[in-house]
Amino acid sequence: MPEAASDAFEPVRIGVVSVSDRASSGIYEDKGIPALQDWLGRALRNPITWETRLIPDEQDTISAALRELVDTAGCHLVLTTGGTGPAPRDVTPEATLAVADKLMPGFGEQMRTISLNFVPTAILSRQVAVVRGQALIINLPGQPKSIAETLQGLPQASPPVHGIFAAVPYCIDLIGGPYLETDPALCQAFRPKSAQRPARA
Ligand SMILES: Nc1ncnc2c1ncn2[C@@H]1O[C@H](COP(=O)(O)OP(=O)(O)OP(=O)(O)O)[C@@H](O)[C@H]1O
Ligand SMILES: Nc1nc2c(c(=O)[nH]1)N[C@H]1C(S)=C(S)[C@@H](COP(=O)(O)O)O[C@H]1N2
Repeated sequence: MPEAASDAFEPVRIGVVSVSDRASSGIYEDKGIPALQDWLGRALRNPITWETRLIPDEQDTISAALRELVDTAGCHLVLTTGGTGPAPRDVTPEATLAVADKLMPGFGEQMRTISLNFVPTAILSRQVAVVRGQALIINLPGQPKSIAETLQGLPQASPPVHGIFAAVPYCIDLIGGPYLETDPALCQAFRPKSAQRPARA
């Protein structure tokens, strides 16, 4: 009988960052952080420690939050929401690129393609993803509904629209983070056979 420890899902620390002038100043209630926690909490089977940040659309503030979440708090995954459009104060992509060790352009390309199934304005999002140290940082648009749309896609549609989250667990394996396991009802994570651990009940 295997030891309990080897059976346990590995814990993961996740940063969720809502970038919004209006939500951070109390003009409206922030729905970005709850939407991120709701989707990730349902999609991941690992125990999650959350690091939440609600901040205005200021480039230096966003970059500082991302550095702190990765370098000090030890997050292996950081998702931002908001500030990805073309308006003068939309600077989340610039703030994210400023802390990058590596660019991961496939995520932005795929998210815009997925979002075109939902809104014709999908191409207005300049969202990017990067690796910093042992963390993957991904930008999502500010509309709270865009979080599930891009992470999950429309797997039941014909033909299915695959969300980007399927590629996240293997990316985190490759950068030295914990082995993330998903609920296949929301997201079927893809790993090459050589990287898969035995399936759980
Ligand atoms: N954090 C949030 N919580 C709740 N709703 C949001 C949030 N961010 C955006 N929205 C909704 O999405 C719409 C479009 O977002 P928009 O691009 O205008 O905001 P943003 O640039 O992300 O945030 P802000 O303008 O407050 O800095 C908003 O009008 C609002 O209804
Ligand atoms: N999946 C999805 N992507 C989306 C949207 C959306 O509602 N759903 N909104 C679009 C719109 S209207 C804009 S302006 C851009 C940028 O939004 P942001 O500035 O709030 O990040 O994201 C786009 N991408």
